[in-house]
Amino acid sequence: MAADFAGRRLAVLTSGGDAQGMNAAVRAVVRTALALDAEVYMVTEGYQGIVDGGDGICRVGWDDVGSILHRGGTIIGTFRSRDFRERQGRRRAARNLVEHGIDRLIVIGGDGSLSGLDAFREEWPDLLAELVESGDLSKEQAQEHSMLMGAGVVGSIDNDLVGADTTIGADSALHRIVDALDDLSSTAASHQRTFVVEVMGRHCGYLALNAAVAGVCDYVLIPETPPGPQWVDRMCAELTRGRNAGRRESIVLVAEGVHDAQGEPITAHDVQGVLKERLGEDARVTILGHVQRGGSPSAFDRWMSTWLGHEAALAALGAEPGDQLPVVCERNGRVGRLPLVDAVRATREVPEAIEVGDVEKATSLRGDTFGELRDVFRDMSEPPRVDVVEAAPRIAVLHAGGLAPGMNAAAFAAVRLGIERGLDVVGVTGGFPGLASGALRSLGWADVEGWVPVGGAELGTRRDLPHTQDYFQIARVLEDQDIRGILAIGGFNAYQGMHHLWQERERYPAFRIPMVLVPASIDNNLPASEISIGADTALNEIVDALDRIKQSASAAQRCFVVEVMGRHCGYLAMMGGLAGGAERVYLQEEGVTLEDLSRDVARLRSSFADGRRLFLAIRNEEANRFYTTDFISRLFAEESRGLYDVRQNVLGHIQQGGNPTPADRALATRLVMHAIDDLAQRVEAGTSDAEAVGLVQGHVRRTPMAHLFDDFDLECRRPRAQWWMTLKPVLEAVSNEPERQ
Ligand SMILES: Nc1ncnc2c1ncn2[C@@H]1O[C@H](COP(=O)(O)OP(=O)(O)OP(=O)(O)O)[C@@H](O)[C@H]1O
Ligand SMILES: O=P(O)(O)OC[C@H]1O[C@](O)(CO)[C@@H](O)[C@@H]1O
Repeated sequence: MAADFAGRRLAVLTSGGDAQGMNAAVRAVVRTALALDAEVYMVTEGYQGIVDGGDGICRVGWDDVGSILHRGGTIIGTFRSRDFRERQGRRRAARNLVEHGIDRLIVIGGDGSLSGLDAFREEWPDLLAELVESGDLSKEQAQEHSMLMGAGVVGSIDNDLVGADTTIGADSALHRIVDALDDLSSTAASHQRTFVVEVMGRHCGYLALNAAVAGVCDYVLIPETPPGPQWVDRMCAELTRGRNAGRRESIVLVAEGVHDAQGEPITAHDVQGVLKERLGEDARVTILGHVQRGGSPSAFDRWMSTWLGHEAALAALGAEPGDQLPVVCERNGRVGRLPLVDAVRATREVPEAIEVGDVEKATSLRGDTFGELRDVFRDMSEPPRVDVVEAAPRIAVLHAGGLAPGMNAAAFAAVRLGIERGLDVVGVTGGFPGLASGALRSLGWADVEGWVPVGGAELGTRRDLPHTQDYFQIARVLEDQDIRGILAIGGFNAYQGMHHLWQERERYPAFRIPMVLVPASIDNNLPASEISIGADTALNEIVDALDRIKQSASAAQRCFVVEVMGRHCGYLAMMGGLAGGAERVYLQEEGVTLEDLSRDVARLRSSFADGRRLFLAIRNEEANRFYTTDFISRLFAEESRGLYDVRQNVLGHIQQGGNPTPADRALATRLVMHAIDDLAQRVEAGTSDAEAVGLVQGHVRRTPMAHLFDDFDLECRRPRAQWWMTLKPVLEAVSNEPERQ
């Protein structure tokens, strides 16, 4: 990185409730700023650190933020500072910062902390004038630091900042909640019991709603839609119908901030009382509490927070006096900047709207996907009021390609939503060969019970493509079984196989039916979608493995070369590298040359000679045909000359295994909902359009089958442009210590 900001001083602090991923953001702020030649200070205990000054503000170097990516909480401490709420406290804070020559501040915290930053910036010139008047600062000091600049980064598990799609910690909190729900489900089912589970979120139902979908709960109570006078009747009726439809357990999820339409709080114990009184159920209550904020951050909270921290450092260092403060946040799948004041103001409007019963405003401020998720939860959790009618049009669901965790969640959503939309959903066992041999079975609402949390694919998946000799057989099956549409959920082979069938529709009238593709592949290499189901789970598996591998080296000076999957697509390597704290990533997209490897050897030797203890290199499995993981490891070992030793790890199929993460369950549900809607409409209209449904910049996009491979490199089996390649400078900034470059 170009060293543009020599002499600029930047401080970073964390404030409000801690959130998993704050450390990744702090690390990225510090390292990016150092790479840009700035001086960096960390403030301990939130705003209190700048109010108190002294050791609370200390200059930091590269190694001070080493080995913290995997740690929960925030290593610099957080605090809800009363002193800073007072003008007096803010004046002391201004004096302490100016005494250190600091006029750039990055605050990582919730909306309260960001409001504090805004108030501080607004008052800064007046505070400095008062300090000059009282003799605490000289005129020159005040003139030199006449304005406060900086940036906010939203760190809060609640995911409540209006305008941001996610906030630091929300994904990890969902991991905690959904793990707990999965565990509770098994004990609840054994006893045929109901659990009432309370989750955090203050005024925001994001955690509750997402967990209800991913954890397949039966009923959810969230602040944005205060339950009306009939909520008790409705809830009891839904639970009873669920049991009658075959469920062995019920889970009611209660967001901690929920109030009824009269403004009375509803607690988990209130729900328990209602269930006892109305249904005679001896329900159990679990209040998850601070467990949700604890523990190691998820893969997403590591790579996204790294990106956010990097961008915040660029924003704060690049700011000019008088610039508006930005809040750096994830929006539409990218990191961007919003005016901090507007975002905080809009966030404040949500509880106000809830208080006056304006459900529409509260929901719409949360963004489109929030309302969509609320509706999809209702459609999937409510048992059908009528069983599948005899004449319901049939659609087939099949998987093809490599296994991707989340395939089951997608098939579950297809069945539940298909039934709700009046379709008869049949599952194809064993991909295209299964389709050719007529291995089809009708799936009812209860047949898919228990599928969502489970890795693997209940329907089975195969890589075999349909060939010319299979077309006739497949056409016969489709006609005999009266299949009116196909939903294929899978990887590249699913896409290619369905494309073959679609191309044959002139010759085979049975193929003139609507077809929809949904991306599911850990490689994340598919056309028409920036992200595919399974990739997030695979990344979490990789990051877990990297944590263990790194831990195993605590006493040694060691270089690890770790190989990850992905074929010719470097997504897992790049994101695994960012989330796992790798120093070097080898990608097929960039190629690997002998010169690269020589440079790496030199870097290894000089950094270990300087005291480095660990060097992590991640190699995509197809990065180079000749420079294999084994070759690179041997080369590094041979050239180490006693400075370090080298170990290699090929992570292999653990990356495909594992139960799907909340993000993969949510993605599967969202994409399948759109796919099923399209199929239902086309079946009803008698049209036969074929398409792929995907996520592009945070929005659901449809790509007609005719254009499926337009921007796709068929030889390397990956999109020609891959958005995540823009993260390479971020990786370099946080992994390449300036002096050791
Ligand atoms: N209006 C304000 N003026 C000055 N400082 C503020 C203001 N609001 C909040 N702060 C400071 O930010 C700290 C954290 O705020 P708050 O307790 O609201 O948490 P938060 O940042 O919203 O995080 P979380 O979402 O985790 O609760 C406060 O203790 C206080 O020091
Ligand atoms: O840790 P504390 O101060 O009890 O705060 C709990 C609150 O903080 C959060 O975890 C984050 O804002 C909320 O979900 C919860 O209401």
